[in-house]
Formats: sequence, structure tokens, C-alpha cells
Amino acid sequence: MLKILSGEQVKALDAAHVRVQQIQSLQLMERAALAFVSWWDSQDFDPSLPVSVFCGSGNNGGDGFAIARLLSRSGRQVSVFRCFGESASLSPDAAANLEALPSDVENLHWTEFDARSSGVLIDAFLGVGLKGALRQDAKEMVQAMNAFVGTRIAVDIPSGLPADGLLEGDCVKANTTVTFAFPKLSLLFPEHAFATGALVLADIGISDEEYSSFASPYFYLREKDIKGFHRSFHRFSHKGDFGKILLFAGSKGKMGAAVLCCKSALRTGSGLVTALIPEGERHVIQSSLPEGMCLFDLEGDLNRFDAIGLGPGIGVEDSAKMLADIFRRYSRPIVLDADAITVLGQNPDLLALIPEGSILTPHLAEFDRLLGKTENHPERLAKASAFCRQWRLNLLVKGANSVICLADGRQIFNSSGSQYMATAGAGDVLTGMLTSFLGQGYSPEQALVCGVYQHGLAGEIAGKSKRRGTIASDLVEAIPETYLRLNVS
Ligand SMILES: NC(=O)C1=CN([C@@H]2O[C@H](COP(=O)(O)OP(=O)(O)OC[C@H]3O[C@@H](n4cnc5c(N)ncnc54)[C@H](O)[C@@H]3O)[C@@H](O)[C@H]2O)[C@@H](O)CC1
Ligand SMILES: [K+]
Repeated sequence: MLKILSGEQVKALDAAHVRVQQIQSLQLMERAALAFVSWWDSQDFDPSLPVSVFCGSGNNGGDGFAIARLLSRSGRQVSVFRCFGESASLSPDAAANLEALPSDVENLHWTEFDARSSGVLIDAFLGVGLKGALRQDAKEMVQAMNAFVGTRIAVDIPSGLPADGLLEGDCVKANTTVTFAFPKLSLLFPEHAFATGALVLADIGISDEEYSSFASPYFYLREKDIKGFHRSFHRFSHKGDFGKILLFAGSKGKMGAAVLCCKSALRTGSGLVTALIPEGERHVIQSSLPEGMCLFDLEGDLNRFDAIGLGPGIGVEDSAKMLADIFRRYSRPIVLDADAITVLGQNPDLLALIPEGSILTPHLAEFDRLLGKTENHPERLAKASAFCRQWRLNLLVKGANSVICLADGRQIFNSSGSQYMATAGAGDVLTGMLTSFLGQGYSPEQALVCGVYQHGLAGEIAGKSKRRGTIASDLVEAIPETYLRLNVS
């Protein structure tokens, strides 16, 4: 998994890389520019559109000058707009790349920019070296870029956005941000979606091991990380190996939650799935899901189940006693979602009873019910971290770039998913997947990593053909394809 470092640590990471690899910092900047252009080439920008590159005097500007050179070499009409005065002192690598600009790149001062011109604007004014609030002249440059009518693409980070914290003033509003090496933390905050736009991660050749000497609680989960978290099964594996699980989901009028949850667990690979439901509703499960079984009360030893998932559609009335009963009689990690979380918010004394290592999956409103009103994402992450450490529990903050908050304080941002997953029942599908993985013998961390990533991937697969018409059942049907995509048997 890729560590997410702070803006301050970037300099040290880059310096260490340059030292160990025995390359010049200018070569690393060239790699960054090449990575940007390689992404550019994968897009279908109209080749006849002019490109305007705003360049600052630091290394972000240096990236911009190098990008301008490379795009001009491939036949684009490119202009650079210098965001500094005649007397400014440039970083050595920015100065070298300014010097290397070919004569067919127009070299202008930013005040000469016409915001009504057409084409694409590349923002290489300020990167992670921003300190404090934007100076007055920098604000004007940001405003000039935001007045542009065409597409804006930010290099590394939109200018004006701090790398690690919340935006307080102005910043460039990018349609796409191409960030180098790892996503800067602030690009993953929902508050900054308007500034970040689509997020593209560009590899500049720094290996995961080079991050090991830097301390950070934050990680970024990519497709290539997933396979290593999966267990493998063999040809003698039987349905017991794939887990017997119990899902307490659904109630009168909300049986769809139970169907989605159980079906999702079966599609994820569970060997046996039992739904704990009101007896009067049994026909719903038995006619829509012949592979599922039903239980109508909590009889027998609950430890006969390899995993238990609780919450979707159970209702909040009368559920507290049932949850307390399950917590007392079951010793392994449980998945808690939806109404189960609301019940915990109303009965905080139940928290101490939850088996260690259990997984809570609140959406933002449920998060506030459990942990109190939260103003912003950094505050939410801090609260989640304290909660997980205090209770030895894992918690998933759901949303775009859902955050897996582990009991040991690590916080892992997911990279898969799409806006088309914002649909009723998507959370029930995730509960089924997570419980299924626990039942297949995965640790809570493995279950979260595989479940959250594959849930997002199922959303991408379903959304490709169904767009905003995607429904939760489509996510369930796409789960098997996620195994194919990840080459997991
Ligand atoms: N070797 C490296 O360090 C690499 C750095 N890279 C790029 O370099 C960037 C970081 O470069 P730098 O550390 O030089 O910093 P930046 O280029 O991000 O910022 C420094 C500039 O910002 C100005 N500035 C700072 N605070 C300001 C404020 N409040 N208002 C107005 N202007 C302000 C400074 O005067 C200076 O001109 C990264 O974001 C990335 O784009 C990449 O080239 C990859 C390699
Ligand atoms: K920038």
C-alpha cells in the first residue's frame, strides 16, 4: 500500500530518492513531466487546441516548463505564462527548464493571459511548497485561472490548496488533478472535490519501500495491492472452508436489505448464508434466494457461525436487546452497519460489549449519530482514529475514497468506486461482502481491504454500462467479475 506523506515530507522523500538512485533532481522533475504527458496522451484532447501553462518560480513551475517543452515537441501550440516578476529568484530546476524552453513556446507574463481564449489550461503555479495564506498577487493569478472558460488541469495539486489541511481562501478549481507519486491528503477530502476534479495518480518511479522511513498513519489502496490480501483456496476446499455466516438484516417493509446482503455474501463466495429475519417474512428470502437459509430466533451456540453481520434494515426499535445478546454470545469480529450503528449511538453502553476487532461501517449521517456532529473530514478522521483505538474496533468512513480506519490507528483511503454507487442498498451489498470475507477466514483488515476495494470495483464495472441507472442489484451481479479483473481465483 502506498503511504500518504505530508507536504513537508515530500521534499525529504524526493531528496532521499535522488540520493539513493544517484540521479539529479532535474531528472526526477523530467520524470514527473513525462508522467504528466503520458497521462495527457492517453486522453483525447483535440490536438488543434492551444495549451496555456501557468508556471510559478518553484519546482511546481519547473514541472510546468518541462511539460510545456514536451507538449510543444509533440506538435501542440503552447504558451507559458510566468507567475513571477523579473527580479524573482527561481528554484535551480525551474530555472533550467525555463532556459530549455524551445523558441516556438510563447513565453508571456500572466497578466497577458486572455481568460476568454479557448483550449486547455495547465496549472503549474504552486505545488506542495505553498506556505500559509495566498499572497495578494497570487490570489489574482488564481482568479485569472478560474476565470478561464476551458478545461483546467492541475499539476500535482491545484494552486492554493494546502497539501494536508483544509482550504481557507482561494485555490484553482481544476477539472482534473494529476498528482505525483502519491495523492496529497487534501485531494481526498470531500470538501475539496470542487477543486480537485478527477484525480489521476502519476508514477514517478519512487518505489513503495522508499516510503518506509517516513512515518504516516495514512495509506492509499490501489488495485495492485489487493491480490496480496486474498487467501487462496484449493481444489479440495469444501463449502465449510468458504464460511458459514449469519446475516441479521431486514424487517417488515425492508426485506430487500436482507436479500441484497445475503446475495452479495453468496456472490462474494460464502459457503452457507443464513438470514436472521422475522418468520412472517420468510417467503421473501426463500422465493428470491433459493441458495439462502432462514433463522427466526437466536437459538443454539452462535459460535457455530464463522462470521456475523448485523444491521441493514433491522429497524431501531427493539434491536438493542438483540444486539447485546449477540455481543455476549459471540466471540469473533462482527460487521455492524446501518440501523445497528444508530442503535449503538442511542445506547453507547453497548460499545464495551462489541467483540474486539469488529467492523463498523457508518455513512456520514450514521457517523454523526455514533460520534457526535462532525464539521469536516479532518475532524472526522481524528474522531474515528480515537474511537478505533479506544474500543479496539475498525471503522469504515463511507463515501468517495472511503476510509478504512483500523484499530491500530492506520487509515487507508480507497481508490475504487464511482458516483453511480450512490444508490439505495449499496451499503447492504458491502455488509454482505465484508461478512463473507470474515467468514472465509480473512482478518478484519484483509476483509476491509478486499471488501471495500472490490465493492468499489463492482460499482465501476456496473456503472460503465448503466451509468446513473445503476442499482444495488447490479453491484451484486458485478462481484464475480471483480475476481476476474483482479485475477483472484
Ligand atoms: N525534486 C522535487 O522536489 C520534485 C518536486 N516536484 C514538484 O515540485 C513541487 C514542490 O516544489 P517546491 O517545493 O519548489 O514548491 P512549489 O513550487 O510548490 O512552491 C514554491 C513557490 O510557492 C511560492 N509560495 C509559497 N507560499 C506562497 C504563498 N502563501 N503565496 C504565494 N506564493 C507562495 C514560493 O514563493 C515559491 O515560488 C511539487 O508540488 C511538484 O510539483 C516534482 O517535480 C517532482 C520532483
Ligand atoms: K499546481
